Amino acid sequence: MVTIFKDTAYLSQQAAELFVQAAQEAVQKNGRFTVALTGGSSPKQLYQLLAQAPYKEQVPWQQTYIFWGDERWVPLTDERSNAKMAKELLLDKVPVPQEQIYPMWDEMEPEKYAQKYEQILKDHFQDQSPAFDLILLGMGDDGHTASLFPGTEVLQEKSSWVQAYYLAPQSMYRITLTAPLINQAKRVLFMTFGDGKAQALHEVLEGERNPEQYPSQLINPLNGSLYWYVDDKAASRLEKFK
Ligand SMILES: O=C(O)[C@H](O)[C@@H](O)[C@H](O)[C@H](O)COP(=O)(O)O
Repeated sequence: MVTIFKDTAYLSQQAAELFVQAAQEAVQKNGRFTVALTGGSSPKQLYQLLAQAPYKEQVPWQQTYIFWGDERWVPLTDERSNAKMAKELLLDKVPVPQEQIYPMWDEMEPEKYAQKYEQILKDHFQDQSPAFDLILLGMGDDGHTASLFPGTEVLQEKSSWVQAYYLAPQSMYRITLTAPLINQAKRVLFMTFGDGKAQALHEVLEGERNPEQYPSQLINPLNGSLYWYVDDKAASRLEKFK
């Protein structure tokens, strides 16, 4: 489902509503809410809203488990850390138990930590299918999402849940949930704004299938719902959705 918003403040409010709804439903059904956060700039307003009334009081934080969709492999104190951003804007301001927060970083080899993170997820989901209640995602100007970048091997991954790899153009390691895991989610919400995203959004949603070049095309929940919340600038090249 694609929803086009005129302003990003309203878009972020609607995203906060969806977050609350997903959290309340999950806790009602299963006693807990499992969410993966995203990095980048797009979720910042959402995180700020969730840390304030009325949303703050509406989210069952005590039953919430926080994971990430991806991370730049930098210490948690580094300005580039997705976890640092989420902590400062949201997690430090809400009563989510510290032991229910799983940043994607540790002082070990990234590939080893990817295996460890996968084990943490296996322990969390136990014998149930690894269905996140909600995964938040952004999309880059090149059509990447999470750390699923164009032309990388991780795009071919069929079985593992978490992968880490060296992203040469950025001279850094990245760690990411894989597309097969993301696609088990009950809800996936992309938030995408700005002119810079217009061409990629058109290709991802309306172009020929080419996930090697536009990895966001890989995201298609098997039994869940896919929401694209975009602003009118990002939507400016869409043809079918207007
Ligand atoms: O760690 C990251 O960089 C991200 O998780 C990445 O996938 C991001 O979501 C997109 O690059 C969009 O970024 P913006 O929201 O800043 O446009």
